[in-house]
Amino acid sequence: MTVPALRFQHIVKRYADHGVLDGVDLEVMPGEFFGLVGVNGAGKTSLLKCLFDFCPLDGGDIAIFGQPHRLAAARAPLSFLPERFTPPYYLSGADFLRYVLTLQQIDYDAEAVVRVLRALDLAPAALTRTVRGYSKGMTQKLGLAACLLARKPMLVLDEPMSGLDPKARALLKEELARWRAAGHGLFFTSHALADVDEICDRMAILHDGRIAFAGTPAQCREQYGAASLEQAFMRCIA
Ligand SMILES: Nc1ncnc2c1ncn2[C@@H]1O[C@H](COP(=O)(O)OP(=O)(O)OP(=O)(O)O)[C@@H](O)[C@H]1O
Repeated sequence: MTVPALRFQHIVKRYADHGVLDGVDLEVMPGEFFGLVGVNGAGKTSLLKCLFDFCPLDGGDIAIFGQPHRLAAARAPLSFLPERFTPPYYLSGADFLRYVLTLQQIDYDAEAVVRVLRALDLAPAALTRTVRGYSKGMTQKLGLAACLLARKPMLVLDEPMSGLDPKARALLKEELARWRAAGHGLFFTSHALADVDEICDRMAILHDGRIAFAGTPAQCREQYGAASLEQAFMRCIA
């Protein structure tokens, strides 16, 4: 039996007396493209923070490729880009990439860096500029480049399309298609249901602290008798 890449079992998360996650069960398989959707404040980012052990669980267990998530080694197969990515402003783009790759014991391959930047529509000339001069979209592209260059088995991205212009979004989807073809997986949060429909093998709707739906986008439309994923989502959370 294949061991899930990510396995969330009965996850409970509270901030003080404010309950956010109330028994989340979810499995993501290796090589799968999986989208997590939910309204603002549903707890998507909280679930990712729990996955990376940035905050403690109030209940439940998380396993990464079968290992307890609290072990640093268990998290090694994952590359994570947070929703609000803020690299150290005084580093150049190249220094930042060198820094994160060195932390992961990966050599800085100048050709691979330029290829990934071009694939994301970030001019290689940006590598010599300090990050403080980057626009929001450029910063997002730098973070995505760092994740892609690490070539980990699974990317975990919190709203990866945010801040990207339509061209960069289209290019990122093309790059993700190559990522999938190479056998790597993706777990991401998004409010762009069209993107979820287009690129996901499976998706889940997080609502009222639990998974209200998990399955393929087509199953979601079918289950809620909806013509579009947006309509299915609205019916699911009604
Ligand atoms: N550190 C924190 N302390 C207190 N409350 C928090 C904290 N982080 C998140 N919350 C609360 O937990 C709830 C879920 O937030 P979270 O960011 O996980 O939702 P989300 O689904 O990612 O939302 P969005 O789609 O708007 O990004 C919100 O009510 C938020 O205010």
